[in-house]
Parts: sequence; C-alpha cells; structure tokens
Amino acid sequence: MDEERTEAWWGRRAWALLSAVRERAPLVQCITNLVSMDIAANALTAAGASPAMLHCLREIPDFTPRCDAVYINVGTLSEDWLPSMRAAASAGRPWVLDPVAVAASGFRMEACLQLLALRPAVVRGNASEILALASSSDSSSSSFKGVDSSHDSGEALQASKALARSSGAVVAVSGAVDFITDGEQVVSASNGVALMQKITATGCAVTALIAAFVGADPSDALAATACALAIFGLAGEIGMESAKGPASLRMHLIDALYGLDEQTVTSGVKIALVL
Ligand SMILES: Nc1ncnc2c1ncn2[C@@H]1O[C@H](COP(=O)(O)OP(=O)(O)OP(=O)(O)O)[C@@H](O)[C@H]1O
Ligand SMILES: Cc1ncsc1CCO
Ligand SMILES: [Mg+2]
Repeated sequence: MDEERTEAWWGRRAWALLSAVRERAPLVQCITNLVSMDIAANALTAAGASPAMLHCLREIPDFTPRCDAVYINVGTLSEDWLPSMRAAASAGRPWVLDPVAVAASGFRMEACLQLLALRPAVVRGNASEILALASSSDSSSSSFKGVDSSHDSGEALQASKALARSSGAVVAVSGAVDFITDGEQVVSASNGVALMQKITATGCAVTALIAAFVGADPSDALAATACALAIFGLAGEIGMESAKGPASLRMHLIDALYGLDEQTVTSGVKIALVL
C-alpha cells in the first residue's frame, strides 16, 4: 500500500465502490443456501447489483462465464449441489466462499476444503467457521453449535491470517468488529448493530454483497471486502433507527442500503488498519 489509508480514504473508497456497483450492476451468480436466497438477492438488488440464483450443473458452462462474480455458500449443502459449486468455482470468474457451519460434518468440511483449493478471491465466515476451517480437521469440536458463532471475531484473527496465507484468499471474520486480511495486512470494519445476529442469513447476505463489490472492482479484493462489510453494517445502523425488532430491522436495513448517499457513506464507514 503506497498511499496512507486513513479513515477518510476508506470512506471515499467505500463510496467509490458502492457507486461502481450501482453503475455497473455486476451480475452475481449465487449458489447459496435455501434460507438465505431471499435476503441475499434483495440485499444485492438494493445495493445495485444483479443477482441470479442459478445452481443447475447443466446451466453453468453457458451462464457462469458471463457473470462478474460468483458466490458459493454451503449452508444447505447437498450431494447434488456440490458438483455445481465446483463447476461454478472453476469457471474463471472471481468468486467468494461462505463456509456456513463448516464443522457440522466431515462431508461439509471436505467440500469446503475442496472448494478452497479452487482459489476463492474471498472467504467470509463467522469466528467459529474461520477457526474450524483454519484448523481444517476437527469436525467434532465441542464448542460447535451450528450456523451461529460461539466465538468473538478477535479470537479468529490469527486463524484468519493463517488461512489467508495457506489459501491465497482474502479472509474476513465477521462479528461486532469484522476483520479482513490478506495474510499480511489486517483491516477492521466496525459498523453494524448486535441485532443483525438475530436476523437469519445476514452473514450470507453480506457475503453476497462482498461478491458484488469484488465483481464491480476485482483489482483489490481486500478493499472490496472491507467496504462491503462496512456498508452493510452502516445500513444496519441506519435501519436500527426505525426498527422494532429483527423482522423490521431486516426491512429497514435493505431500505437503508438502497438509500445510502455519498455524505452518509463517506462519514459513516468505520474502517481502519489494524497494527
Ligand atoms: N455484535 C455485533 N455488532 C455489530 N454488528 C454485528 C455483530 N454481530 C454481527 N454483526 C454483523 O452482522 C453481519 C453478519 O455477521 P455474523 O457474524 O452474524 O454472520 P453469520 O454468523 O455468518 O450469520 P448467518 O449464518 O446468519 O448468515 C455482519 O455484517 C457483521 O458485521
Ligand atoms: C439457519 C441456516 N441453516 C442452514 S444455512 C442457514 C442460514 C444461516 O446461515
Ligand atoms: Mg454464516
């Protein structure tokens, strides 16, 4: 990094990336879990991207090469879908992995490790998922509780750096503070509200948004990932001003994402270099 990446620099970068998404409307193929399809597609559309929830193996050779980015999420993995995931990940487009509940089973861990070998640009998970993937073995971890994290994001910081180095991907750990690393640099994104954890598949939706940002500007996956996480969190903060609980936060977050303007983004995103 040559120029100094101050908080103001990140604010301008986040606005530039959101503007690029709105202008270019990147086509994002999502092979994602059945729970997340609606919120992920709506988050992408509200941000200005163009989602396509296609997962049929026979469509991938025609469709995936035309996409700007691919998003693969193993939340409701099945044997039928895994070949589609592998084919889409191998289609030569930048792609992003969400290893939901990777420690749920040996099958899921093996699938995620196979996908990881197909060189995702970005991996985004919660702390428990990144810890499990980095240690990449213990499918009977005693602290494993399902799709939600039982660890704070900071606990997975070293694991995320190790995973970034071994996989070549940018790795993001979400939580109260999101950490994003390429194995060398670590950046934090501190936007968001705790109630976002009470809306199912917000993590899946923000990973889809990361794919859209990478699709709009594949030149710097670390910056795209940090800005997508901060912008999604900022939309959560604004949505929280009108929300009465998780269901209305979901609605207001999507409205806020749609309505973000330059002043709100440049002054609202909280991204910093972690020393
Ligand atoms: N305590 C918190 N405070 C602020 N923001 C949070 C908090 N916890 C999570 N978030 C934000 O919520 C979003 C989802 O992150 P989370 O870590 O809950 O993902 P996840 O566990 O993969 O979710 P899911 O599996 O439901 O999709 C991220 O944008 C993250 O920054
Ligand atoms: C609840 C749930 N189960 C499988 S995927 C998913 C969405 C949150 O990750
Ligand atoms: Mg998740």
